[in-house]
This record gives sequence, structure tokens and C-alpha cells, in this order.
Amino acid sequence: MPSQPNVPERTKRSTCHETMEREEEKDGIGMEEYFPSPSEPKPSHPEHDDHNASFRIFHENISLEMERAKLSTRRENFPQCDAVQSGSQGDSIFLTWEDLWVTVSNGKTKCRSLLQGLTGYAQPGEFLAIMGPSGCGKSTLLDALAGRLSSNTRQSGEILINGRKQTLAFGTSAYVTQDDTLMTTLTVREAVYYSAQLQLPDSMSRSEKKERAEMTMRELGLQDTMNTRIGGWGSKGLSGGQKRRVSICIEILTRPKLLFLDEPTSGLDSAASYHVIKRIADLAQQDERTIIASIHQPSSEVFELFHNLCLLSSGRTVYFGPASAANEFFALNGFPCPTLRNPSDHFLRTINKDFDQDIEQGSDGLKMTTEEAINILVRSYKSSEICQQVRTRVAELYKKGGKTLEKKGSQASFFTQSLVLTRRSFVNMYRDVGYYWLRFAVYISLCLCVGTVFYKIGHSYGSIQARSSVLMYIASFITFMAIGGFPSFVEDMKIFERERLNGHYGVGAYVMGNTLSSIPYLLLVSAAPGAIAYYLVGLQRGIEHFVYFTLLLFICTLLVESLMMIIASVVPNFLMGIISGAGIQGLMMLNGGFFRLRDDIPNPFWRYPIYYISFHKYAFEGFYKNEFEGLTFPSNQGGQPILMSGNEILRKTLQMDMDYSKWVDLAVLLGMVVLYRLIFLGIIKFVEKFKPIIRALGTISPKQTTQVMVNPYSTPLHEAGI
Ligand SMILES: Nc1ncnc2c1ncn2[C@@H]1O[C@H](COP(=O)(O)OP(=O)(O)OP(=O)(O)O)[C@@H](O)[C@H]1O
Repeated sequence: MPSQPNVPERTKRSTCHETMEREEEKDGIGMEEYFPSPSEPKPSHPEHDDHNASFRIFHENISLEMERAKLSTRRENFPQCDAVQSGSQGDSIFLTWEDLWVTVSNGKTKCRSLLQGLTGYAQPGEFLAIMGPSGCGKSTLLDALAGRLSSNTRQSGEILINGRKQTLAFGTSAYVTQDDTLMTTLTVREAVYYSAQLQLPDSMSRSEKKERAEMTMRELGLQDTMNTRIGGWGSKGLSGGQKRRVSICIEILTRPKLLFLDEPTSGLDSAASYHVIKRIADLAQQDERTIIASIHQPSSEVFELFHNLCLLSSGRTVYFGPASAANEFFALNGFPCPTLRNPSDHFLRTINKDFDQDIEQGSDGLKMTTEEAINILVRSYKSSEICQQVRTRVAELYKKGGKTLEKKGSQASFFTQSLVLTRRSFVNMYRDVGYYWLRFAVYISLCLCVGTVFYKIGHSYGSIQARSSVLMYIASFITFMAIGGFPSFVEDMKIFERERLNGHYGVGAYVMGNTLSSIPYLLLVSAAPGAIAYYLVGLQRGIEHFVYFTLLLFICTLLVESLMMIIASVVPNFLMGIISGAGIQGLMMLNGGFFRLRDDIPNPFWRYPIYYISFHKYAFEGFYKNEFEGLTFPSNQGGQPILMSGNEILRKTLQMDMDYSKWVDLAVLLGMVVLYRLIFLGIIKFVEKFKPIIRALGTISPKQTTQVMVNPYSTPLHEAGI
């Protein structure tokens, strides 16, 4: 039996791992009884002899499989696949993880282990399948390996990429997540083609990119749905399985060196599953890519495409090794797969403890609970030769080392990325009926209402009050309505996050595309409804006044959208985001100088910082100056008919800053738009940068782990000399 280095004293163990270990032991069945180590002499008994003989054969088979796996990675000259991959020979990626624990804490005392001391590897040319019952930790393992664990988790153990501690970010790997985050308004062809343009190098011609996109779509069986819109809530388009294939298609366009797939076959029928997995397995074998995928219920044909299998149950390794040897491992532990059952079904049924079921073991049909069966397999695996070989391979890969990963990301230029993103975002917006056309209709209706309520406002004394009200309504409420775009921004942010993490484009190009694409629409909603209100109300005549009015309305709407983009990047939740946005705007509106004149505000906090950073101050000033300057109104003071200039009203009655022109107000608002967009850029750029730091703060080093929650296999293999 392989000795486990540095097994700590039981007394030192923390509550969390202690409970877990006790769970393992409570069945009271020693694994040696079921799956003796080949190195241990056993009493001579015909049955034992048979068992030992088959056991030896099993280990020989496994050794052969492992050797075959090693040989495949020793091939020095990886084939050059095509111009796009441009990966120099030998720059493939291998991953090793050792004693990997992931925990979440549900409070001060409770701690739950999602992954418990996993060790394994994934190497070029191989497809590693992660299987196990729902909730066993497959996605958590993928997230941990891809460096994408959520911040409430704690990780310990070592994950090495090419034998070094380095991060996988922005295009060094691709990750097809469990959820399909796609632009619902695009057709399949558009979605894939835009992605190809974003990711593939400028040196490739448009037709080559198109060809690559079409070929990949055909490989994934999407040829009949190319012109179908993806669809989403309220507009049915593709089926779940078709969306899954679009997500995979987008990520394999550039043939990434390391590909993570979380349940790539969910929603697919068995034939589609086979073809999709076959394509991915081909990618691994022919192109020497490293593929790690979590899979539910593969058919036997699909199962045969896996090189290695990692079988998990409640975060523990039930088996890690050649997929072809898993059946024998189960059989030797007394859980042979019935002749007519698919091996993967059999494995999952044996280790799924979510449902009450009895498992029969061995030829005598000894009945036991699933929990007991899992404990037998987990212990048997830990002490087995194959586990030892996996650990040896991990140590070998560690010693072998490899290249430090270069920052990859998109191979298209900033200009191409910005252009494609602008175009894509524009297409997405104008096809979005709710965001675009419904909002437009509401703007038109509201402006018609404004026009009819304040129709032909005139120049009487009373029109001063009416003018102030209508302009205040336009400056605050009409611009406030830009908040309605928030759900689209949240969806955009989800797509951005996926594409950004997979290195499809840079943050700068995204912000540029996002800003440019919204300009035509915002100009339209400012000009058309604005013109209706302007002329029905009878605001000051003159093209200059109308142009200023439209420009100001446009800048204010752009500003509110920019504010909502910032909120969407921080609070990616519809309800919370809309409430936060409304709250901020309400605060700014209140302190913008209309509801209470600046000098009358008693609290200096509202009177100074908030008043000056409130964009409503500049919006009110701009609209008022544009309207009142140059007009005269009769005054009723003392019953004498005196004419009062608009400037006087602004200065004396409304206490507005008249030291600068209305164009300065417009310029300040434009500056605010730029500032808000820069803040948005900073957040999405630096939040990503800070994530590894936040994660690192949450990461417990192996040393701390031994102190805090003693881990039975905490010494790295290479340090242990394995
Ligand atoms: N960030 C987290 N915080 C709290 N619990 C988590 C977190 N991530 C995962 N879990 C829990 O860990 C367990 C494993 O989750 P995971 O998503 O890895 O399972 P899975 O094997 O991929 O399941 P499925 O096949 O159903 O997708 C689940 O019980 C889940 O609730």
C-alpha cells in the first residue's frame, strides 16, 4: 500500500474535516477487506488466488494505459494545425492538481467541503471527463482548475499549469460554462461569425474567417439552424441543445490549447452528443489540445472517446485514471457492470447517494447502502496502484515543467474589435423590441402628452412657471426613463463577462463598441420625440435653440445610460440595479437646484458636493438658459406692467449661475459622460484584475491548511519525493 506522507495526528484535526473523515469511517468496513492492495500477501485460498490474479492483470492493464498516455504527451513535434492556431510547437498546456480542497463556509463555525483532496492531471492530446452525480462538485472542480471559483469559496492545495503556479486568464484557455449566455437577437450564423471576427487575427481574410465559422458550425451539426435567431425569453428560437452547440462552436473557433466544458452534452440527444464529443475529442487528439469536460450520462460510444475519467462523489475521488479501466476497477471492488447496462450509468448509479437504494456487492449479493459502497470505492482507490501512478504522473509533470503562458486574448486588432462590437451591439439593440422600439414608442407618447398638456405655452407671466415645469419634466423624467435599458445592460454584462474571460476582446474595445452603438438610437429618441414636444409646447423659436435642446436631451440620456452601465457592472441584478439607479437619480434630481434653490438648502453637504456633482444642475441650467435667454415676460409686481428679461428670471428667481454660457453646461455634461464611461471601463477592467487577489486572500496556503483544517494528504507529491 502506498504510504501517505505526513499523516497528521488525529487530535489536531479540525471539525470540518474531522466530520468528513468520520463519515468515511462510520460504515466500519475497511477497504482492504474488499479491495486488497496487490503488494500485500493474502492467505492462500482459491477464491483469493483468483481475485489476486485478476487484480494483477488489472494493474498491468492500467500500467499499459498510463504508459500509452505518457507516450502521447512525449511526442515532441506537435502537428502544426493551421495558420490560426499559430501555436509554436510544444506550447501546449498541461495541468496538474494536487490535494485540492475547496470549501465554503456558511457562517462562523460551519464549513462545507466541496472538493476533498483531489489529485489529478490533464495533458495535451487527451480528453479528461469528469463524471459524478449531480452536486458532486464537477463544476467546482472545473472552476477551480480554470481559476474561476467564486469569492465565497476557499481553496487549498496546488494547481499547476505547465508545472508552475500561473493564472489562466483572457484567452489562454476557453471555458464553455453550464449556462448558455448568448445574444438572443442574433442568428446562429451572425453569432458565430461575429465571434470569428472578434477572435481570429486580422491577417486572415474575411472569407477565411467566414469559412472557419461555417466549417465549425457544420462540424457541430448547426447547418440547418444557421439562419435561426437564438431566441430567449418571449421569443423562442433555438432549442436548449442547439444553444449548447452554439456556445461550444464559439469557443472552439480558435482551437484553444486548453478547453474546459461544463456539461457540453446537456440537452443533446445521444447522436448529437456523440458527434459533439467526437469533434472535441478529435480536437484533443489531432490538435494536441487539452480538454477537460464534466459530463452527465454519456452513452457507451461517447464513453469510449474519453482518455481519462475522474469520477467524483460528494467532492471525493472515486476513481481517476484511464476511462477504459474504470469498469474493471468497479468489478474488482465487487460492483461489476451488468451485461446490458451502460458502464457510465452503472458508475453513476453505484455512487449516487441522493436516493434510497441498496447496492449489491460481489457474487454473494451482499447488500449495503450507497454511502457504504462509495466509501469502499474511495478507500480502495486511495490505496490502489492506479492512484499511486496518477500521483507519480503528477510529480513527473511537475518536474517536466513547461512554458510560462503568454497573455493571449483576441488576435484581432483593437480597431477590428471595436468595429465588430459596435456593429454587433447595434444589431442587437435595434432587434430588441422591448429595449428599442417599445422605449421609443413610450418616448413619443410621453412627448405627445407633454405637448398637449403645455400646448402653445405663450409668453404670459404664468408661462414662466409653466416653462420651468415642462423643462424640469424633460430634464429629469424623460432622461430618467433611460433606466429602462437596465435589463439589457445586465444581459450585456453577462455576455461580456463570458467573452472577456475567454479572451474574445479587450475591455477598451467593448466600452468603445458599447458607447458608439448606443449613439444613433439615443439621438433618434432625443430628436424625434423632442421635436414633437418642442413644437407643440412652442418653446423658443430658432434652429440653434432646437439643436441645443436636442443635443442636451441626447447627452443627458447618454449620461443616465452610462450611470446604469456602471451600476450593471457592480450590481448584476435587475431589481437591485433598477432600485439603486432610481435612488441615485432621485438624490441628484432633488439636489439639482430646482426643487430647492441652492442658497436655501440648509445642509452644506447637499449644497456643495452633491449639488455640483448632480448632473441635473447642469441639465436644468442648460435647458433654462436655452429657453429663457433672449425672451421677455410681463411682471405683475405692484400691478405695473413691467417687462422682465429671461436672464433676470434665471439670475434672480431661479438663482442660476449666469457667469458661463449654456454651452459650458453642455460641455460639463459631456465631460461627465466621458468620466462615467471611464469609471465603467475601470470597474470592468480592474474588478477582473482584483479577482485573483480577492481569491488569493481567500486561498488558504497548504501550510495554513495543516494548521486550520488538517488535510491528510497535505504534502505535495514532489516534496514527498514521489
Ligand atoms: N460558491 C458556492 N457557494 C456555496 N455552495 C456552492 C458554491 N459552489 C458550489 N456549491 C455547492 O457545491 C456543490 C457542488 O456544486 P457543483 O456545481 O460543483 O456540482 P455539479 O457536480 O457540477 O452539479 P451538476 O451536475 O448538477 O451541475 C453543490 O451542492 C453546490 O450547491
